[in-house]
Amino acid sequence: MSTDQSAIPAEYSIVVDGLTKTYGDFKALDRVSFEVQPGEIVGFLGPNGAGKSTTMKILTCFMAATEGTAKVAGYDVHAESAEVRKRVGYLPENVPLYDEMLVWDYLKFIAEVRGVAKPAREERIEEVIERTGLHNVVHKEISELSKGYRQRVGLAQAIIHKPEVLILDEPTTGLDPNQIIEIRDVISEIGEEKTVIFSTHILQEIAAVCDRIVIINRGQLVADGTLDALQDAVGADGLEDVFRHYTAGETEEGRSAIS
Ligand SMILES: Nc1ncnc2c1ncn2[C@@H]1O[C@H](COP(=O)(O)OP(=O)(O)OP(=O)(O)O)[C@@H](O)[C@H]1O
Repeated sequence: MSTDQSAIPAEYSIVVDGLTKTYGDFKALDRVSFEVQPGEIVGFLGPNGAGKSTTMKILTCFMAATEGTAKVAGYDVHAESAEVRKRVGYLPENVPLYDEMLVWDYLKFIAEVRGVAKPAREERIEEVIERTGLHNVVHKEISELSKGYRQRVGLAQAIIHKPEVLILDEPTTGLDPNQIIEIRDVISEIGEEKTVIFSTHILQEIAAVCDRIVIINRGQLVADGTLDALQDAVGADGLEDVFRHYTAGETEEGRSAIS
């Protein structure tokens, strides 16, 4: 695991305890609890509207929980959000990129905002460009990039400050099969030294990349374990079978308000 930041050594990189989030009278998350160990790559699965993005937004301090607590890298997301933000990298579902900026200028800007100090800043930008395969487009405007390269820029901004924990919300959505494999490889490589939690609807991706799977359904955690353990637990054959077992019949429209 990376020790770039002066983090308090934590047994777990992520501890989520009884997390609940309501939007008006709608319960999007209902007492969700799980832990992630340092260096683990965890796949976060669930049908549309299950509560994956909501969980990720809380873990990255973009949104407050209604009840429950979450700690990232040993710090509370509510009480110690500045410490959490230093140690977490986040690729949101829709990456907010500045279209008119050149890739290099954008990464320089993010590095400054993230406190990557000179003289190491340029070297760090080069490292991130190398790692995310952006060298061919560094002098292009972001508006000119394909979806796959935009995702790479999104990943680059998420790792530029050497976070201990990386949270990626559907990093491969909308990519072609080649791009999916390339981004997956980048995630695997990054995961060798970071804790990663990422959501996806592409089940093969989970099997290829993740150490562990967390499944969320209607705002509740319904499964947590390795693929083998989850298959054995329900007598399923493959992750698709596991997923259907825990989430079959769910639609976002079927969700009810708090009773
Ligand atoms: N700002 C909001 N106001 C009201 N309801 C919301 C808001 N954000 C999310 N929701 C609802 O909360 C539920 C969980 O949404 P969330 O985006 O966390 O799901 P998800 O698992 O990430 O779904 P997807 O796979 O479609 O991205 C959904 O029913 C969604 O409509």
